[in-house]
Amino acid sequence: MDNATIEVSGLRKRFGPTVALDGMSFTVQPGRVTGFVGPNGAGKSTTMRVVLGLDTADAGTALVGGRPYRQLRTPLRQVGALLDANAVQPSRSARNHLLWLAHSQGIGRARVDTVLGQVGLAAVARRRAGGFSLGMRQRLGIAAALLGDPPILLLDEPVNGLDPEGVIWIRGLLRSLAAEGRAVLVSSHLMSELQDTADQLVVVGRGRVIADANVTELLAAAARGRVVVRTRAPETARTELLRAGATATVTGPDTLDVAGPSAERVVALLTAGRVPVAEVSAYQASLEEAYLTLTRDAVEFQAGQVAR
Ligand SMILES: Nc1ncnc2c1ncn2[C@@H]1O[C@H](COP(=O)(O)OP(=O)(O)OP(=O)(O)O)[C@@H](O)[C@H]1O
Repeated sequence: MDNATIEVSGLRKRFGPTVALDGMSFTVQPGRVTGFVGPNGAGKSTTMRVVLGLDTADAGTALVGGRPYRQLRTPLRQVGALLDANAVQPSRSARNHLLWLAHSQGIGRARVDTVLGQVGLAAVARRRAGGFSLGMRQRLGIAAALLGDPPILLLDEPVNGLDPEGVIWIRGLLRSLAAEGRAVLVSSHLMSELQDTADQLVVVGRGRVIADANVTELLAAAARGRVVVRTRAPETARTELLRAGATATVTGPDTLDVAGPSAERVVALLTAGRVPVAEVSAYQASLEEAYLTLTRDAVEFQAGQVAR
C-alpha cells in the first residue's frame, strides 16, 4: 500500500521531571505486524499519542505516510488507531458511535456495517456501548480504527480485556491486515501476547529503543540450533550424546535438549547406541526467550555502565 509507513525519529518528551521519551526512533514498514514492547511506563503510549498528533514532542519528528499527522486531510482514511477502549459515549449504541465517526470523515454508512461484522459486533450493534464488557469495547475501538480502511494501524494494547477466543481472533485479524499490505503497530507489555503475531519487534525501555529485530531471525537465534529428544531413557541418551561431544540436558521425565549436533546426527548417535527414541525435533524458542536473548546485551551494557 502507498504511504504505509510510520517513521519516528529522535522523539523527546518530558512531563515535568519525568522523561517519557528519550530519543525514540524506529520505522514501521508495510505488510508486517510490528510489536511495540516494553514494560509499563517505557513510553509506548506517549509515542503513539505523538504519532497521532495528540501530544507534542519536545524534539524529534513523527511521520505517518511521510507527513505529520496534523497535516493529513482525512486522517481516519490514512491512520486507524485504538488508544483507549473507553473513549466511547456510554449512551450511544455501537452503531451510532461509528456512524458519527464515519460522518465526521465523509465515510459512507455501508462501511459501518462492514466493520461491525468484521469485529463480531453486528448482533449487538444497537445496544448501548456503556453496557459493553471491556472485550466488546476493545472490538468497538478496533471497528473505529478500521472504519476508514486505512493503510496504517496503531493499536495500544488491543489484547487487553479479550478472552482467549478474542485473543485468537485478534491475532488472525492483525495478520490478515498486514497481509493486505498495511503497516500494523501493536503495543504490549507482555511478550507472550505477540507470539505468532508480530513479524518485527521494537523493544523499548525508558523512552528509547533497546532493540529492533526480525522475529523469525530472533527465534532462530534464541533456539541456537538446539534439538529436542523424546525418549523413555533420557539418562542413557544423555550419556551417549555427551560421549559424542554434544551438550545434553534432561528437561523432563522423557525429554532432553541437545546442543551441538544436527537432528540427523542425534538420530544416528542414539540409534548406534541402541537408545529408544520416540521423537527428535528442532527446538522452538518462545518469544519470551527471544526477548531475553535480545535484551541481555542491553542489560549487560547498562550494568557495565553503572559499575564504572
Ligand atoms: N500526561 C502525563 N503526565 C505526566 N506523566 C505522564 C503522562 N503521560 C505519560 N507520563 C509518564 O511518561 C512515562 C511514559 O508513559 P507511557 O504511558 O508512554 O508508557 P507506556 O510504555 O505506554 O506504559 P503503559 O504500558 O503503562 O501504558 C511514564 O513514566 C508515565 O508516567
